[in-house]
Amino acid sequence: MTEFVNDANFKELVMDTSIENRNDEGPMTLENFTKLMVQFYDLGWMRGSGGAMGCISGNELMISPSALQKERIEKQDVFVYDISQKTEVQRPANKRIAVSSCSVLFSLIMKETGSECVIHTHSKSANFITQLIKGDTFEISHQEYIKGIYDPFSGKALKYSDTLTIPIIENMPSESQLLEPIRGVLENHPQAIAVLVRNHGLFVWGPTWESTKIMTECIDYLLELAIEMEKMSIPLVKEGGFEKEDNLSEKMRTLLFSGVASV
Ligand SMILES: CSCCC(=O)C(=O)COP(=O)(O)O
Ligand SMILES: [Zn+2]
Repeated sequence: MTEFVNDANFKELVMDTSIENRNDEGPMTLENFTKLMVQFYDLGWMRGSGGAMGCISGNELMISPSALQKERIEKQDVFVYDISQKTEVQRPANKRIAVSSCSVLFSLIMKETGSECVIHTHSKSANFITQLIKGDTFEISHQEYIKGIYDPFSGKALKYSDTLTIPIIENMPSESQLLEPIRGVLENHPQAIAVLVRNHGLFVWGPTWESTKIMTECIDYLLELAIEMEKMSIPLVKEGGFEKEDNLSEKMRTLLFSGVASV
């Protein structure tokens, strides 16, 4: 792999300084980054060194290292890049350790969507649902956790009765070969905030690290639920709306992603 600082999408990545007053808990730090990797491992998302995360914090882009046990990485193991200067700020001392093989996917997604965080998981449900659903999209409606999903078109959360659509792409021998299929997803599904990779896992992106983490948790729950529903032949998408409930949740929908410009 060529140096990530020469990656075409990283070279074109610019910070959107127009977005202020995000509904964040705080900027991503190296300490927080490594703590999150432990949490993701404990959730079964990053076993066997699988999974990865990329996150923009201020003018820096942090990316997890490749092939290390993700729950054991320390602050000095995280790759850090300066976005304006296009330079490497920090890397592990051991030169044999490379940046995540997902880094080129993260820079593409960040550049195309304006997202500040991408989380890649290997949860069993993300894998299993793609074997139950043979088509190229996962869809679910009328679920409470759909309200935890950001809609880039409105800049608000989706409604309970909305249909969440997650495109499914085929797995490839290497992560970098997912670049073109993911580019296709971004072009053909501009409203998408996630993609499932068949027999592999899930990528989720969002305006902040907090919203991306929350969405990944909501989606993982919905995938787990959908597996059980599929087994019992319960339809994932229901007809008809719940207008009263949706109106009541309008304030909540705005609050959840307030201050976040649509990407
Ligand atoms: C054993 S995991 C194979 C690679 C993969 O799918 C993954 O998510 C981890 O990639 P990384 O280069 O970040 O370790
Ligand atoms: Zn993977």
